[in-house]
Amino acid sequence: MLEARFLTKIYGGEGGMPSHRAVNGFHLSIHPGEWVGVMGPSGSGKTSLLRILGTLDLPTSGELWFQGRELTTLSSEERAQFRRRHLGFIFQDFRLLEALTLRENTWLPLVLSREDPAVMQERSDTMAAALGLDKGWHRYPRHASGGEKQRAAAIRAMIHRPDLVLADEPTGNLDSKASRALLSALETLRQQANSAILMVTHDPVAASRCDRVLFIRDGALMTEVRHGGKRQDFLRRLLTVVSAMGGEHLDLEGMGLS
Ligand SMILES: Nc1ncnc2c1ncn2[C@@H]1O[C@H](COP(=O)(O)OP(=O)(O)OP(=O)(O)O)[C@@H](O)[C@H]1O
Repeated sequence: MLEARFLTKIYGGEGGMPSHRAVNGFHLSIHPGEWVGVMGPSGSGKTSLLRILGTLDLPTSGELWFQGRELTTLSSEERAQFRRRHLGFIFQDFRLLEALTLRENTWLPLVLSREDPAVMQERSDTMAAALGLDKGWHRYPRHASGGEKQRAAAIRAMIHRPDLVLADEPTGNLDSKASRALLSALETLRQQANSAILMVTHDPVAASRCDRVLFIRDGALMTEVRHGGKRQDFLRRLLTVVSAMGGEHLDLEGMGLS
């Protein structure tokens, strides 16, 4: 469904300024209904890669194919239209509209596609209940907690049942119960709509929900770990790679693994 070939992103370099190669010859194929994780140290290029795959930024070089179309050659208006129709985004900083309540924010993709308001409200309220968002649902973003805003942003990314959800640290502001609920909502989406998910995360437990996890370093693929087997074994293999990469302190006891 989505195929990236030789993607490279170089920042800077203009007017004698130093340049930085944030994405370095990246290849990737994502199939419908597939859940792919992306892990790697801070500054390894995960967000840069996600933004290019989501057509929010253009690569310096390389190709990006989606259902037979090469996206880097589209005009910015065509790319915006493509994103509205096919993609859902969960950004680290939420990007909610301050003039709308959390509930109204989640309707935006369906408003843009002129969906029946009753369908829109029913769908968003059902998702909010599943994510435990009943309390903050009618608040404006400035009065909502980080966790409430993150859940609203996640509902907005899923409500139109996109072909691909691009999620940058979707559980970053959530406690473990809310994280599990959000990951389950993503799982439900892919079962109901065969949506693919690309999820950047620092959390190995969240990553263990994926079919496979790509580890990147210096903008390039270092290794890939596939699920295939018990989730607990997958989590152990992920933890091995995370610690080999010099990853963050891991609370193995808290994960029930020591
Ligand atoms: N717009 C930009 N202009 C210049 N440099 C940038 C820009 N965006 C990112 N970078 C640099 O590119 C590198 C990769 O950044 P990126 O945000 O993609 O990494 P990351 O793996 O997502 O990091 P983190 O886990 O901390 O979010 C970093 O060195 C960063 O400083």
